[in-house]
Amino acid sequence: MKVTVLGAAGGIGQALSLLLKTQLPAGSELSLYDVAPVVPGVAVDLSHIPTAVSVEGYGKEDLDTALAGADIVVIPAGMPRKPGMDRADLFAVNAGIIKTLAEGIVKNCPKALVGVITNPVNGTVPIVAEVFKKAGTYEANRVFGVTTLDVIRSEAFVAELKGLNVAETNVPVIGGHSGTTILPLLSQVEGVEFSDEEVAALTPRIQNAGTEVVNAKAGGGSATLSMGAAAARFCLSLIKGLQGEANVIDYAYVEGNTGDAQYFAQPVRLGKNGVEEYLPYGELSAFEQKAKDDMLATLNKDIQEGVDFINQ
Ligand SMILES: NC(=O)c1ccc[n+]([C@@H]2O[C@H](COP(=O)([O-])OP(=O)(O)OC[C@H]3O[C@@H](n4cnc5c(N)ncnc54)[C@H](O)[C@@H]3O)[C@@H](O)[C@H]2O)c1
Ligand SMILES: O=C(O)C[C@H](O)C(=O)O
Repeated sequence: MKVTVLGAAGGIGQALSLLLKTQLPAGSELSLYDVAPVVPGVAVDLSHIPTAVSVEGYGKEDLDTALAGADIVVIPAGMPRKPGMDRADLFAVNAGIIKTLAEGIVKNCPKALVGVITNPVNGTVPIVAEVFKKAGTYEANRVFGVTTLDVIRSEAFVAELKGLNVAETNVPVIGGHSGTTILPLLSQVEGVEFSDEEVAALTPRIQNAGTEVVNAKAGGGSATLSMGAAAARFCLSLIKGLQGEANVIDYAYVEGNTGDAQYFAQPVRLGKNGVEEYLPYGELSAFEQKAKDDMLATLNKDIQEGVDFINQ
């Protein structure tokens, strides 16, 4: 199993790479790429951790080697938010970065499963898909926007509020990855009831959790450690699927089949080819139905911006 991290020297990249070095199956290859000159040092640092996972670091000119033969590519490359910015404000800088990296994937590992972390996810995933479509290599089942951070935050906040065992708390989160497009389905959390007031308070808390971190870091970036944990969890789900494990189900932002928007986070069953089955997200409460209807215009606009970036 070869896993390539693009943007591996950044805040997320380093946290994710550390977790992958310690958690990937024995015999895996971890390939770290970044334009920052520190990346070979990050690889040397990680290589001193005694696990059966080999690590190589690749700098700016070595994208092809970093990607060659990768089974999974995870992309946290690009600029994070500062206080006062929306994720959409990152599009101008990050769209070009994602396009270049997607072109590298087309050239070197067109069959890889690709997990996009770079914001704005609502628009960067369509960019990757459009680059692949243009090259004739697109398979919707292999391209994912990583929305696992919304899921783990929801698990943490719900378990804290309700005094649940967090390891057994599951919260579906659908839609996109910014503001109101993030839609936690609190009505579907098993074994617990929420009052209308709790739903009205917890839903925006989950939707604004990224901003909570951005403001707390006060100009020092956005979530990196929780995102590293989320990305590692998603990556390990992809690997379980690739290895043929049954019933690997996760939520991700995909070009799926909900009919809500072209790209939409929904539950998927993972397997040897990425998504094996697109699963329904089930029944929504009246609150969730309205929240979904209200956010679709924003999500569709974000998606169109990504599509247009490649086609206009
Ligand atoms: N999907 C999510 O839930 C989620 C969560 C947190 C952050 N993010 C996003 O992830 C991205 C990275 O955040 P971060 O905190 O790690 O930022 P960071 O600035 O710490 O790291 C970004 C890294 O990307 C590298 N980079 C820039 N251009 C590159 C290129 N062309 N090729 C390879 N590497 C390149 C930089 O050198 C840097 O090391 C941001 O866009 C952020 O908004 C997404
Ligand atoms: O909020 C951000 O800008 C980063 C990320 O999307 C998050 O949800 O933490």
